[in-house]
Amino acid sequence: MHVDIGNVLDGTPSVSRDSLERLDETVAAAHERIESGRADAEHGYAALNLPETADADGIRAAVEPFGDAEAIVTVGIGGSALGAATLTEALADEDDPDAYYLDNVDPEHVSTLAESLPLSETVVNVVSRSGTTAETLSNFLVVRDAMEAAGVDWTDRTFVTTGEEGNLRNLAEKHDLPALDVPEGVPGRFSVLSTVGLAAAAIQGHDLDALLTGAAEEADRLSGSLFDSPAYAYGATTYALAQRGALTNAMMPYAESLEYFAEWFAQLWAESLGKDGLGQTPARALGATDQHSQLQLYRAGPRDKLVTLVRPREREDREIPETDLQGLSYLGGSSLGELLDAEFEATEASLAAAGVPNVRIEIDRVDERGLGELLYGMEAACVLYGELANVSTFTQPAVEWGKRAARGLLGGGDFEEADAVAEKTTLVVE
Ligand SMILES: O=P(O)(O)OC[C@H]1O[C@H](O)[C@H](O)[C@@H](O)[C@@H]1O
Repeated sequence: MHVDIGNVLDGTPSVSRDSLERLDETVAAAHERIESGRADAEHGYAALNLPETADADGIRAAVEPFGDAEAIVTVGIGGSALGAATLTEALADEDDPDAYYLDNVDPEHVSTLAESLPLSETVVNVVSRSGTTAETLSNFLVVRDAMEAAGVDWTDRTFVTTGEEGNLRNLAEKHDLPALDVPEGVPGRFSVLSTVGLAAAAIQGHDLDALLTGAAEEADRLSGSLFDSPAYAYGATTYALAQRGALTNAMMPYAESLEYFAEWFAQLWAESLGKDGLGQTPARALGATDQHSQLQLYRAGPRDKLVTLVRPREREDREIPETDLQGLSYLGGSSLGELLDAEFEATEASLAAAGVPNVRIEIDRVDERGLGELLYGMEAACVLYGELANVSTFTQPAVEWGKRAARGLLGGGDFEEADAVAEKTTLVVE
């Protein structure tokens, strides 16, 4: 992963080279804390060990019985869906089984999917670290019911990925379902390089070893200086910019295949860093499409943003046909890839010219190795940012509050958070 932070040195807000050098002493201390967390496999820090600890052979063996599937449905939410979705969306080619994600309980969407799937050729991967998440378990019950109604033995078509205990673990034991373990100490949003993210990619036949190699290479680049580590350069720069008022981070990959990556990044950044009145709001964008929609605001709106531009250095290309249409002949003979690169560089320059800080992140290609580098790099950047901001990176108490309130409303227990719903202030205008 290549990170260019040159366009944060000037602008509003900005971070000077001197400030970064001063911050580097804190980065060194934070790096030591991260390394000791990794050495002791502490909760959260253990995720940064996944390039060494993930068991690619075990994952391949567990999904081997499903190698002939026409479709994979991952039933999960948040970190139990976004990592897998990022990988399968980025790596899919046309011969792969189709990958679907049930990460919402919108009844219309769930029904449409359940009715359109070739259920007897579908493998269902139910993923929940806690094994208790209401949305995931409800969606699973609906899919199971659809399979039963279609005369499909759901126990032959289902495997689970979960923690040591919980409803899902009990279900797997009761029905003797194949089960993959969510590793200890790895929060959902940091689990893409574990069983949680890798199983769907394995069913699609992607190269798990190359993914983990890319991640291991990025791990090897972590060091006590932000100037030697691309991941830390990103984490330290985004932290310093947030301190200076860049409270929004627009993640803008220039590749359709990385659209889900921006979704995954949004959870990582928001849930990990949004605490104690601090944090940086992730905005999801896609280049070049959002140049024609959001860029106006990024360039000319409030000076509270940074833009992260991501692209592969190489990609499959397609020529733009020659044309004699008036005014368009300059396009003919060049390619869509050249156009996209020109758009990337023009946007970067346009932001810089307006004094909007932006960071360039490049990987060599959108392949397993490049994704391993990018995903691991963003995770390490996030952990470093959390250390610098002194927040509890690996918890999400605000999310848990809402989960308890919803559960209380549905009669799933006596949760005082549910009382707040009845206390809502109303001011209706009709
Ligand atoms: O894997 P699960 O236990 O089902 O959790 C799924 C998701 O639930 C919550 O919303 C958490 O905030 C997320 O971090 C987590 O990824």
